[in-house]
Amino acid sequence: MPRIGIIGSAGRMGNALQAAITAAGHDYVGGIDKDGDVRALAAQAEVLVDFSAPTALEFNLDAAIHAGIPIVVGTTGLGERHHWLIDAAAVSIPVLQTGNTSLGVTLLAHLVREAAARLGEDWDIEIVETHHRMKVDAPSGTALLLGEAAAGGRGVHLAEEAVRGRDGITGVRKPGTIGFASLRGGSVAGDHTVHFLADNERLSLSHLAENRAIFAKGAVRAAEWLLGKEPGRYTMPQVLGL
Ligand SMILES: NC(=O)C1=CN([C@@H]2O[C@H](COP(=O)(O)OP(=O)(O)OC[C@H]3O[C@@H](n4cnc5c(N)ncnc54)[C@H](OP(=O)(O)O)[C@@H]3O)[C@@H](O)[C@H]2O)C=CC1
Ligand SMILES: O=C(O)C1=N[C@H](C(=O)O)C[C@H](O)C1
Repeated sequence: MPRIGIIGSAGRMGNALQAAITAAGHDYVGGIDKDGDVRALAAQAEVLVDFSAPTALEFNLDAAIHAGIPIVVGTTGLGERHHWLIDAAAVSIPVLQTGNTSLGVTLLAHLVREAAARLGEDWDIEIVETHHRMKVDAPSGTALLLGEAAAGGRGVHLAEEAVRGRDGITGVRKPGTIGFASLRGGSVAGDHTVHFLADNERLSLSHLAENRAIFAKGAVRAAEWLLGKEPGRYTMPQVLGL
């Protein structure tokens, strides 16, 4: 019965996680929010699950390292420095970071990589995501994860090909780019579609989240899986055996 601590416990994902931990028969040792003591939480837990804010990441990784326990990072809106911090932490402890912990999106990323590898550069790639009105970051972590999968399939770097939003006289579409568009409104838990568009035909691959239980279930599976692992940076396909 793993002892799991949640960072961001009072939030939307924090609540879904508490339900998933209880449903899995694990021990929820407690959670913290903005002004909480993450080192004290880490001292009680066997594994931490972080769905909070990018500004908290450095402290959360530090607490996990100090306690010598694994951490699942589900927080999105991360930048280059955050990924560098995660790589550095993974030298000492097991870390799993992902923009989406669901089984469906993990498989979707695999399918997107395959499609991008098999379809030529005359197939334009555009990624559209829709989320609830309270979401604070764009593009979503999932959209970026899918963009990485598409870029990986093509053998290019997303940072060099991404077009993150368009406005005004944009000029014609540059071949090989990967476009992102974000919609915000209502209570949408998270919809993602990767469009492949060629002359005279289109292929679209979609995932629609109906609620947060799918993310919470995946995060709990990741937390269970990380226990006893060697230090390193792990991925959802490894957890789910995909
Ligand atoms: N990887 C995945 O599968 C998924 C990722 N997410 C991501 O998870 C994150 C949280 O989403 P959601 O639950 O909807 O957001 P919420 O705003 O509902 O919850 C965030 C929680 O984190 C807390 N928090 C904020 N700053 C800190 C801090 N410095 N230290 C500790 N806790 C803090 C907030 O507390 P307070 O109210 O005190 O500010 C709040 O309780 C987002 O980045 C989101 O994109 C969401 C769903 C799935
Ligand atoms: O903020 C959310 O709600 C979600 N965030 C993640 C993201 O940024 O992709 C995952 C999911 O889509 C819900």
